[in-house]
Amino acid sequence: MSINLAAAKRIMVALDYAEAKQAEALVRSLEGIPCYLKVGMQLFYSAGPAFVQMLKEKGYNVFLDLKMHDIPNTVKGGVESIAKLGVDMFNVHAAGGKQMMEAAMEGVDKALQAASGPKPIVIGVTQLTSTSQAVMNEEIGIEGSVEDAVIRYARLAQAAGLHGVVASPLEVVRIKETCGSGFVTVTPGIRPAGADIGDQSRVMTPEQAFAQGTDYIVIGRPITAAPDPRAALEAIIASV
Ligand SMILES: O=c1ccn([C@@H]2O[C@H](COP(=O)(O)O)[C@@H](O)[C@H]2O)c(=O)[nH]1
Repeated sequence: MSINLAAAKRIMVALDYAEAKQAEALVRSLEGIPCYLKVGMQLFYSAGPAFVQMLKEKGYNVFLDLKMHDIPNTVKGGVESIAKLGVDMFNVHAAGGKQMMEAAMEGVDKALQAASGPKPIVIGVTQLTSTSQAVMNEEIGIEGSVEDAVIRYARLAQAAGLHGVVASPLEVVRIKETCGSGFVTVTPGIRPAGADIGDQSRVMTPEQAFAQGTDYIVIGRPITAAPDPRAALEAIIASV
C-alpha cells in the first residue's frame, strides 16, 4: 500500500503507555510510516529522556507533551532540560500567563546557546479538548464560550512569542483568523466516525479537522487500542 507521506507527517500518534516496551512495540508496528510521535506524561515519567532520544535516533519527529505549568523560573529551567533532548515540539499551559510563556522561550534560547540544534516549535495549551462548555463555566468558573476562551489564550501565547497552540479542531478557523495562518494549530480530540469518544468532549473526525485548516492532528486510542494499530493509522491517513 502506498502511503500519503505528506498527510502522515501531520498526524501525531499519542504513545500513551505505562512502559517503554509497550510503546516500542507500537513504534515497531508503524515502521516506515513517517508520522509524528507524541510522548506524554505517562510514558515520559516512566521511560524518561532515554526513550525520547531513542525515537530521535530512529529519525522520528517528536512532540513532548508535558504541558508545563509552574512559576516562570521553574518553567524556564524545565524547558532548558527538555530543549537539550532535541525534541521537535513541546508545550506549556497558556493559563500560566505571558511571563511564564516568555520564560519558556528564554529557556529554549539558553539551552540552544549551550548546545546548538534546531529550535523546537513551542505551543501553548488553551482549553483541554476534554473540557466541555458546561465544565468550563460551571466547574472551572471561566465565563463565556469555550471558543472565546481559546482565542484569548491563543492571543496571549502569540504575544509571548510562542509558535502556536493546542486546541480542538472546532476552534481552528477562528485561531487562524485571529493569529494568522502561520500560527501553528495542534488538535487532539480526533475521532474517526463511529469511534468511542471516551473522555474527550470537543471532537471532530480526521477529515473534518484537516478541512478546518489544522496543521497537525493528535490521535491516541483510536490507533493504540485498535486490534491492528498500523491498519488503523493507514486508514486514517487514507481518509484525509
Ligand atoms: O487538550 C488536549 C491536550 C492534549 N491531549 C492529548 O492528546 C492525546 C489524545 O489521545 P486520545 O486517546 O486520542 O484521546 C492524549 O495524549 C492527551 O493527553 C488532549 O487529548 N487534549
